[in-house]
Order: sequence, then C-alpha cells, then structure tokens
Amino acid sequence: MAAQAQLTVPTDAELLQAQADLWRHSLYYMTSMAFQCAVKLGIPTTIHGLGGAASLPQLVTALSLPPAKLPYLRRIMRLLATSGVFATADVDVYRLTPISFLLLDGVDIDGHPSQTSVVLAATSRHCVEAALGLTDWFKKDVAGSPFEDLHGVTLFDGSMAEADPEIDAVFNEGLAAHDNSGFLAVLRECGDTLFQGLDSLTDCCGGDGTTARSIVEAFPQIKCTVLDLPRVIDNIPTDGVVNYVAGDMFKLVPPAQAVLVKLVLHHWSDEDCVKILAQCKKAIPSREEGGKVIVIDILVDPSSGPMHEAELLVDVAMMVFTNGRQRDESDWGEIFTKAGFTGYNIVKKLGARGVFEVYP
Ligand SMILES: C[S@@+](CC[C@H](N)C(=O)[O-])C[C@H]1O[C@@H](n2cnc3c(N)ncnc32)[C@H](O)[C@@H]1O
Repeated sequence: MAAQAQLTVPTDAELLQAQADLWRHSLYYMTSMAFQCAVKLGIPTTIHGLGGAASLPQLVTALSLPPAKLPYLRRIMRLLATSGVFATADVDVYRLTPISFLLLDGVDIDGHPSQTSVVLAATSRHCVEAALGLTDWFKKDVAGSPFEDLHGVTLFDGSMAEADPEIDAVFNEGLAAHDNSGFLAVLRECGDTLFQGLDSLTDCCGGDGTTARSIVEAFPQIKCTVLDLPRVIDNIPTDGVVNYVAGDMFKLVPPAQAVLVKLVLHHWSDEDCVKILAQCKKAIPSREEGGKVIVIDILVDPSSGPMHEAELLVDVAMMVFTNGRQRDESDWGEIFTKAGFTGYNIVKKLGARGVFEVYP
C-alpha cells in the first residue's frame, strides 16, 4: 500500500487565513480589472485635473458617470486604494500615489512616459485569453508561447501587426512606454561608471533612439549608433544627434567601444541571448581597450522584498506572451560565459532591473 502523507491539521486561525488567501489568489484578477477600468475611465488624469485630490461626487461628475454608479465607484476605489493605486485623503476623497502618477495622460514624469498603454496591453483580451490557455498549452508539445499557440501570431513582430493592427499599436506603444521609463534614474545613479570616458556606443535594439539621445545629452563626447530592424529605422527621421543603422543583431552589431543591450534579452531564449551577446562581443575591442557590453535587464533576486513578486509576475508574463524569460544572477552569469565573456560586474540594482557591465 502506498504511504500516505501525514496531514497536520491546521489550527482554526490558519484555516481562516487560508480561506482568505484562497479568495485573494482566485480573485487577484479583480484588482487587474478594476485597475484597467480606472485607467480606461481616466480616473488618474481626472484626479490630477481636479488638483491632485477628488471626492467621489466630483469624480462622478467629471467623468460624466450616471449618479447611481457612485456607490459602485466607491467599492472600486476602495480596492484600488488598498492596493496602493490611489490613497485616501479623507472619507470618500482620493488622491494620486506614485503608481497613479505614472498613469496621467500626456504627462512625462522625470522621463517616465505615461504607462497607460502598458496597463491596457497587459490587461487586454489577447493577454488574458493567452493566460487562460496555460493549462491546455502545458499539455501540448508545442514550442511557441501560449500567446502564439492561441492567437497564431507572435507578439511584437510583423505577424501581429498584420492580424490586428489596432491591438498591435497598443502593444508597441506599451513596450516603448515601458522600456523608455526609468532611464534617467540609471543616468543619475550610475551614468558616470557606465559612460564616462567612452568614445563610442552602439545601442543594440535601440528603437526610436530615445535612450541614445539622452546618453548623448549627458555625455556629448560619445558617438552613438542605434541598431534596429529596417521597419523601425526606416520610420525615424535623421536627427543629427545619433547615427541610425538598420540591420539584424543576429548577423552584425555595428562596432563601438561599448554596446548597450537594454531590456532586450528578456524577450529571448537563452540560446538566442548567447547568439546576440556573441555578436555584441564581436563589435567591441578588448577589455584593456575599454571594451564592454552594458546589459540593463530584469534581475530576479529573492532578497529584493516586495519587488520580488513583481519580478516573478513579469517572468510568468514573459512565458505566457513571448519566448523570453526573466533571469537571476546565475542565469545571467551562465549566458555571459557561454557567449565567450570573461567576467561581469553588477554595477547597481535599480528597482527590478540590474545594471551589468560584461567584459570580453
Ligand atoms: C524590447 S525593444 C528594445 C527596447 C529598447 N532597447 C529600449 O530600452 O527602449 C525591442 C526592440 O528590438 C528590435 N529588434 C527585434 N529583433 C531585432 C533584430 N533581430 N535586430 C535588431 N533589432 C531587433 C525591435 O524592433 C524593437 O525595437
């Protein structure tokens, strides 16, 4: 007879806590949907327009909602205030928090463009349906992500744009808003270590050149080149500040003293990361001549407290939506070694992101 595990019966207090935790885990999506609803209604921007704090009746009027919806709005706002999206200033009065500051339409806060499109993309029907397909996907022997398996298209490539240009635009807007945020903090916290003394830099997958332009602004001596796919580069007007090169990072990375790879590698499998980094290595001189690759990407770190849950959520999101993953230090060390690098240094952990220098 198979051995039966000995069950230790939980205490009453533990069982009551377990029931509450079970509700939380089963209903977390209510927070996501309430969050999406607040963004779609434009509540952060409306509170901002009302001077930074607003009562429920003020919100109902400003948003042109039926007055009978006020008690329902109260319940949504109460949940979102408990989750830190808003704060309560007084009874039934809400104000903005750092999260809702990131959701103001058309307001760029210290280089963080509005993140509304990130919320709309992440909570879109396409993404939620892909997550609902996780169980079926596990049972099938397929190579692509649950998103590809369900929708038959790959996120962020031409196939998505062809199948549904409208949602593709939301995803790309969300990606740009996400990736362009926080770079001024990198410049402030470790700009000198990373960029002082460099004469040239290639931003590999640098998109529209936003990052490269802020580097040149802070370090005008650096000759900056942005590499991206022809379909991206062909739509960028030349600006005289940065040199734009259309190409494929799997074939050639334009040579420079340093190559920057920011929020790129987490979209790719380990095998592809090794190929990309090997091309980056070919583009730079020896370590003695100052050659290095700067990698800025998510660094999963169990000691990062509440940040760690976010790191794990974006890891599973990568698994559901793409073929990429988030990596801990040993994962990063392994792909750096496999790509032929001799060492690396973690210059700083900024939020969930690690800033690495990787040496040839
Ligand atoms: C996640 S974004 C990069 C974000 C950017 N480094 C930033 O921090 O703002 C991905 C970019 O990689 C580009 N890309 C994808 N495949 C590429 C390839 N094979 N060669 C060059 N660029 C590529 C895409 O066009 C897109 O602009």
